[in-house]
Amino acid sequence: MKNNIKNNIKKEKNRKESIIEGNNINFKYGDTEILKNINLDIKEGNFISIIGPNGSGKTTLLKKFLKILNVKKNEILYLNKDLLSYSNIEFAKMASYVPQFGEQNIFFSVEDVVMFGRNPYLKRFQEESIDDKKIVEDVMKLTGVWEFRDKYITELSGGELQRVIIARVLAQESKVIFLDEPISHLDIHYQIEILKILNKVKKDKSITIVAVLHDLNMAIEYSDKIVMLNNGIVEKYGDIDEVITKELIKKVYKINFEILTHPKTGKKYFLPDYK
Ligand SMILES: Nc1ncnc2c1ncn2[C@@H]1O[C@H](COP(=O)(O)OP(=O)(O)OP(=O)(O)O)[C@@H](O)[C@H]1O
Repeated sequence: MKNNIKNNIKKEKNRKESIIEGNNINFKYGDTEILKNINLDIKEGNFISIIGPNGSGKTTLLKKFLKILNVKKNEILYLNKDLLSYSNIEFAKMASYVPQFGEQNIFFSVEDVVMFGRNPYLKRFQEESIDDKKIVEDVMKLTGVWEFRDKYITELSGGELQRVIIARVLAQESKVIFLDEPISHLDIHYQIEILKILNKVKKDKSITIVAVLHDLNMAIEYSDKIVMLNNGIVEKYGDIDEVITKELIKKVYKINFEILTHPKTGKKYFLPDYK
């Protein structure tokens, strides 16, 4: 009896709220249909990876979620509220974005760029507070960019710039962080480091992470759920075991490969044949 109650409490805690709801998301560039009737329910505090071949619509989907591309009424809801009814400031506290190709603004130092993450919390012309500065310093140390703080961002390598942009979204403290191939410019050390940091903010602060990842092994390691896009439709959305299957990977990526078990983590490990 006691165990039953305990289990029910545990189940209740695990029943997470829906933070993003996509209802029949569609998108066309000209006459070409890019996204076709996409329905997705993303729970708060989950790490969601979006995988799929080049051109399958991953970036387009992120841009819909971020209102960078036109959305229709009630096509996308955040916390049960239509995305279109959020003010810009409210939305900046809800969602932040690390784009595929980081911006380069020659007039700003690294520290300035990370400080931009605090803009939604500042009134017009208001100076940053000690708290804002502390948050910026902490996220810069976390992402390993504190030592570059006085450099201009044009003076950074691609991977260093990527980490600065990630520091900026962490400073923004939004409920959802969208990232488009966030580790593509990073060496293996920082690939793991950045995904570990994202995983930690997910766990500690219940932040929802939605990341486009090409590396299936990284997706397996860090995701709670995976969205597999193929030609503008959701081929599969679910737990790792449901999505990373021989049948689906072969169908979508058209390659030969093995799925092994990682000797240390016990998780699935994806190994292409390279032929
Ligand atoms: N501005 C645009 N105008 C017209 N077509 C576009 C535009 N941007 C993207 N597309 C097309 O939309 C489709 C989906 O592109 P998208 O960038 O969403 O794919 P993706 O899955 O993110 O690809 P990748 O893995 O290569 O980054 C592609 O066929 C692409 O050519």
